[in-house]
Parts: sequence; structure tokens; C-alpha cells
Amino acid sequence: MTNVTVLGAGAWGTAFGQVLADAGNDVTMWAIEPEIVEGIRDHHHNGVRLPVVEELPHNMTATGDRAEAVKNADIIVVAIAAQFARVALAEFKGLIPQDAIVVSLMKGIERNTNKRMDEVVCESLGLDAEHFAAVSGPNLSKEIATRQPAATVVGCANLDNAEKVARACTTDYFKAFITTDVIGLEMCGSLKNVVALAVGMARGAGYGENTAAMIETRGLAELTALGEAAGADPKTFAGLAGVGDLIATCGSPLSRNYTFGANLGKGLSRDEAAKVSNGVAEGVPTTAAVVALGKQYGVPTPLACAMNRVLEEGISCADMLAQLFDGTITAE
Ligand SMILES: NC(=O)C1=CN([C@@H]2O[C@H](COP(=O)(O)OP(=O)(O)OC[C@H]3O[C@@H](n4cnc5c(N)ncnc54)[C@H](OP(=O)(O)O)[C@@H]3O)[C@@H](O)[C@H]2O)C=CC1
Ligand SMILES: O=C(CO)COP(=O)(O)O
Repeated sequence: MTNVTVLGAGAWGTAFGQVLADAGNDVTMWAIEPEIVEGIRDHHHNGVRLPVVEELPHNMTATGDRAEAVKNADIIVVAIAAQFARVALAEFKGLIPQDAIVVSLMKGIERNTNKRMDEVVCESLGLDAEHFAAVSGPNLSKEIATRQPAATVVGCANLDNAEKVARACTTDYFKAFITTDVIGLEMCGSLKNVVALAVGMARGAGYGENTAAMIETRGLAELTALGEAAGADPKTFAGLAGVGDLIATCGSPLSRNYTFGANLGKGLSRDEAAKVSNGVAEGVPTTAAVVALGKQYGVPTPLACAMNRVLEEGISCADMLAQLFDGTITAE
């Protein structure tokens, strides 16, 4: 049996915690808010972040104490909003058991440093790459919370450790594939959120299938080019974490990024869309970081640049799309 601790009892942290518990592990959730800790520990329910699950498994508990949360953990899963990961993890430095594998579920690029979550987690905890794993795939939390069949990809520089994590989250409704392409998983998961914002925006503004398909396909080309420049394996982009996650996220109102974009497309301002957003829309802070990464690697990022103008300057959906029609003829 494996002891697994999940840092952050948000929607995905809690749903993934349930997967881990269903797979037979003893699961401890760590959260700051006492209401969430008490809810999971005493009532097997996270009414704040995942009310759709009436009764969480009984081999899942919670604590607000950092040292207690991680002291016996074989695997530590980080599911904190990406922009807060560095500051939150700093409090765990020195507490993580030496052989523990630290797994990130987060899909974002850190603003200002433009770093991926593998970089942020390893830097914050003083962790070596062999003990870090990323999990990314088409994993809308509410669907997995209701145990609908789904699959994901676990990436680690050490394939044995990837397999350990994959085994720990394998159930009869959740399947995990493994890879060593951590950079590919990080880039896929983070950049598809920017694409989902743009597709949602087009949908919210009333555009149809052709427009959505154009944004998704050109978005995939953009994230593949940027990912390859960052050192990713191009094959990853054609898999579950790439095309798979784009299909799920860009096609579902369960996605916070899609919904945030749809609200922008309906005419809400960025602040208004944030107010009605239910959970973190990682694409919003990540968009500027993607633009910066494009400049750093010398890779054109027309879609991220257009979405950045929406978020920073408030341009309309029509103007955002016009950015993609600059009159130049290029090879696809
Ligand atoms: N939901 C989904 O379908 C999926 C989400 N992901 C990714 O997983 C990550 C988490 O998403 P999700 O759980 O859905 O998000 P939620 O918005 O539901 O929860 C965010 C989590 O981050 C925590 N948090 C925010 N700020 C801080 C802070 N300063 N210190 C400590 N913790 C903090 C929140 O704690 P608190 O509750 O106390 O505010 C909460 O646990 C994101 O990167 C997301 O992109 C990946 C795949 C699927
Ligand atoms: O990453 C996700 C699905 O794979 C969840 O997307 P959102 O963060 O947009 O809800």
C-alpha cells in the first residue's frame, strides 16, 4: 500500500485524490481552509470545491498541518493554482521525505519568470528531476469525480518512477500511460488553456465549427512549435496530453478556461469574467508567459499574442480573430 498526500484540495486535487483512494492508496489531502479540511476529514465531502461527490472514499482524510501531511508520504501530489505554487511549496521545503516522488497536476506557466511547473516545483523544493513527475491529459475534474472512463499521461525523467505513479492512480475507470517527456506534458497542459480561452471566446461570440476548428488546429501548431523549441518530443503533442486535452478542454463548458473565454466572447470584461469563474482559469495568467516564451525561443505565437491583447487591452473577439488574418501567405 502507498501513502499519497495531495497538496491543494481544489476540484482536480480532490477528484484525483478520489482516484488514488479508489486505486487502494491511503490518501491525505492538505488544504489551508479549515472548512475544507473538516469537510473531507469528518464528513467525507468537499462542499467548497467538489460538491458533486456526495461521499468521498473513507481511505481519504485531510489535515491543515504541513509536516503531518507529508511526513509518511511515498508520493506527494501538487494541485495548487500554478501562480501560487512557488510560494505555497516554499513552506514544504525540508519537510518532504527523501525518497518521495513529487507529482504536479498543475497546468500553467509562472508569470514573470516564464517557468514551467516542473521547474517551479523542483526549484521550490530543491528536488532532482528523477523525483518529479507531471500528470497531464484530458481530465475534466467533474467527469472523473463521477468516475467516467478517462486516461492520462504520467511523465518522469526516471521511467520506473513514472510507472510507480501510474500504478498508484490506475483504477477500473482511470488509465495512465507513461513517458519521459516531462517538458512536452508541461507545455501541452499549459498552452492548451490559452487555446481554450480563444475557442471559448469565439463560441461565446456566436461563431461556429469552422472558426473553432481553425483556432484549435492553429493553436495546436503553435503549442507544438513552442514545445519543440523548449525541448519537447513532437510525438507528445499528437497524444492524450496534446490533441486529447485540446479536444476535451476546447469542447466542454466544464472547462474553466473555455467558460472564461465564452464569457469574454459574450461581452464580459476580464474582471467580470473572473468574478463569475468557478475555480482557477490558468490560461489567463499563462497567456502573457506564452507570449514571452515565444519571444525567448524565437517562435511566432500569433494566437497567444491575440489573446494577450484581449486580456490586457480588452479588444473584442472580432478584433482578436482579425489578428490571425494579417494577409501574409505561409505554408501550413
Ligand atoms: N479542474 C480540472 O479539471 C483540472 C485541473 N488541472 C489543473 O490542476 C490545478 C488545480 O486545479 P483545480 O484543483 O481544478 O483548481 P481549483 O480552482 O479548484 O483549486 C485551486 C487550488 O489551489 C489552491 N491555492 C490557491 N492559492 C493558494 C495559495 N496561495 N496557497 C496554497 N494553495 C492555494 C486552492 O486552495 P483553496 O481552496 O484554499 O483556495 C485550491 O486547492 C490547476 O493548475 C489546473 O489547471 C488539471 C487537470 C484538470
Ligand atoms: O485541464 C483540464 C482538462 O484536462 C481542465 O480544464 P480547465 O482548467 O479549463 O477547467
